[in-house]
Amino acid sequence: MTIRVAVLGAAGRMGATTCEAIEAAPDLDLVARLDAGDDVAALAGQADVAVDFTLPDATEANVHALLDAGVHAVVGTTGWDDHAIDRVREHAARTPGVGVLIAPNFALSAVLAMRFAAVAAPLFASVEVVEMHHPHKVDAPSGTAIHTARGIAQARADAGVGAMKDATQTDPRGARGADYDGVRVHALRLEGLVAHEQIFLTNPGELLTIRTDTFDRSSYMPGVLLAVRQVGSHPGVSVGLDSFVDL
Ligand SMILES: NC(=O)C1=CN([C@@H]2O[C@H](COP(=O)(O)OP(=O)(O)OC[C@H]3O[C@@H](n4cnc5c(N)ncnc54)[C@H](O)[C@@H]3O)[C@@H](O)[C@H]2O)C=CC1
Ligand SMILES: O=C(O)C1=N[C@H](C(=O)O)C[C@H](O)C1
Repeated sequence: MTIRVAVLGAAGRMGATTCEAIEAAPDLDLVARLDAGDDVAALAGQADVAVDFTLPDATEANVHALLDAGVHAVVGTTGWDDHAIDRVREHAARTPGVGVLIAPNFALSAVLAMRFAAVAAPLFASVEVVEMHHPHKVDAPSGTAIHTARGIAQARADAGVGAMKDATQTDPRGARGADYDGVRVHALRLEGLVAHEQIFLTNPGELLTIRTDTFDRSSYMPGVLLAVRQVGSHPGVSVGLDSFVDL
């Protein structure tokens, strides 16, 4: 059966690439390209699934409107905090049968880098995350870096590993980066880059580096299409593409 798909943020970098990928997929039908100012409620009965690649300050309202419209949501937009996800969970509980996936990264290399980092993190004394993106990105650090850091922190907590050593006493300008559950995250913005992340894990005398590089937005499309095809089978709110993929 053909899945009817709408794209929100269709005029943007990710939205335009997503529209092309959906148009090329024989089992998907691109029924709407929405951008800022367009009416999400009008998708009720017109689309089965909507993909949101918009802006951090727009995405939550879009997801609430999609839930009200009974349209499954695949959300790639970053900038989500725990409170916003909780509000969506509460709303989704009142709209049974509708699925929402919020995934900070759809690229297989990034999903695996996050998983590998979580596996390795309890075995190393120090772990830090550096993300590098194009300078047109509006949120920092990246959603992927936050998800990576939280996965690392959770894995270390589950393994009973204590806090990392850091003797820093003065850092008036924030040179040590942002602290996510005890894991430091650093953000670089450089013209010419697309999306890159490096996780440094060290013990005395050794360094493990886990790195993912996105050179082209087509790298996200297999994950986006997988999510579009599966989100209807996952009612409620899921976070991270790994919740749909058996790794
Ligand atoms: N999950 C993933 O794998 C990836 C996520 N992203 C995230 O996707 C988001 C979009 O990134 P880009 O495409 O590079 O940004 P962009 O700035 O090129 O595109 C955003 C588009 O959303 C539109 N927009 C703004 N408000 C809207 C609204 N209320 N409803 C509908 N459209 C609206 C804008 O007019 C623009 O066309 C960012 O949060 C970025 O971090 C980016 C790459 C991969
Ligand atoms: O804005 C981007 O470009 C990207 N955003 C996502 C993020 O914040 O993690 C995914 C990827 O890093 C590209």
